[in-house]
Amino acid sequence: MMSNIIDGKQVSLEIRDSLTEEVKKLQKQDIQPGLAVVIVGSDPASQTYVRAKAKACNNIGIYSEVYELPEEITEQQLLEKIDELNSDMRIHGILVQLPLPKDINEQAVIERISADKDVDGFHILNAGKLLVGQDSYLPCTPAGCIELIKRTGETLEGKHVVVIGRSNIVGKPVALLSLYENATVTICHSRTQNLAEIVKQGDIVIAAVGRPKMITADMVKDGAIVIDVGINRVDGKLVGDVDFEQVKDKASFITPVPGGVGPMTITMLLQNTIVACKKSV
Ligand SMILES: Nc1nc(=O)c2c([nH]1)NC[C@@H]1CN(c3ccc(C(=O)N[C@@H](CCC(=O)O)C(=O)O)cc3)C=[N+]21
Repeated sequence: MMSNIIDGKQVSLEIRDSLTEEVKKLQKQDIQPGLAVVIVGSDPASQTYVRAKAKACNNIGIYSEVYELPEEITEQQLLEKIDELNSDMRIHGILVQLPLPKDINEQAVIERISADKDVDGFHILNAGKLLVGQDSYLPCTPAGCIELIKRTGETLEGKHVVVIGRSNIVGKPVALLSLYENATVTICHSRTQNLAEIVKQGDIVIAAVGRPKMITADMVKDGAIVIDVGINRVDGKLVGDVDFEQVKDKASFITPVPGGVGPMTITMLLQNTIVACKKSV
């Protein structure tokens, strides 16, 4: 039997191959896409992600700069760094790694990034464009989820997509993207009553809550597609929001953690950076 496990790493490699070709074409025209990644403080997990992003850039030929700023930096200093990157012609995409230290206003920092360089798709202008259906930078994790669903060969059209989680960076945008694919969408959250019953109606379940293994087999419809956005560290191991071992025998397709949505998030970031570069010329 063919595996029902969606290999996010493999899908990512396939997409990155074609992105590499695109970068080569641009380089032949003397155009070099560039990404700046800014990280504040020295949280080890954040540092790992930032390094993974820089490495992915280098692998496909995108120029990258990483700015590791001290925990004690003021909001003003961070805003000045962003101003500098906004006017840097070599830089087409700017990513400020979240979360930021408590004393820094995250939204103010995101809003300072030029919307044209907002390859995370977190700027209010891009969020607003997404809401009304205008062309915008799509947030990377939601875009990666939709891409993974499409690559199963299944369509979202007419399907009931149940999203668990309502964050601005995953839950809300992935619900909107599903809607634009003509899915029927339900958003569940911490106050949802009868969560298990609602999730069980999902032809497609997208879990983005941040609670290890909270989606169990009894909550999932036979043959559902299950996309696990969770990245929870439990005893030093990465665990999703879905109880993978239980649910994999019920799902028609399921993403593992690690090796599912995570690599796709980075791939979509690379794609957005190339788009940003092309728009700038
Ligand atoms: N401005 C901003 N943009 C982000 O996109 C952003 C952010 N801040 N803050 C943190 C989260 C987290 N995130 C991940 C990206 C890739 C993996 C990934 O590739 N994970 C691997 C495993 C990596 C490991 O082993 O730790 C996988 O799932 O297979 C995970 C998490 C992006 N984030």
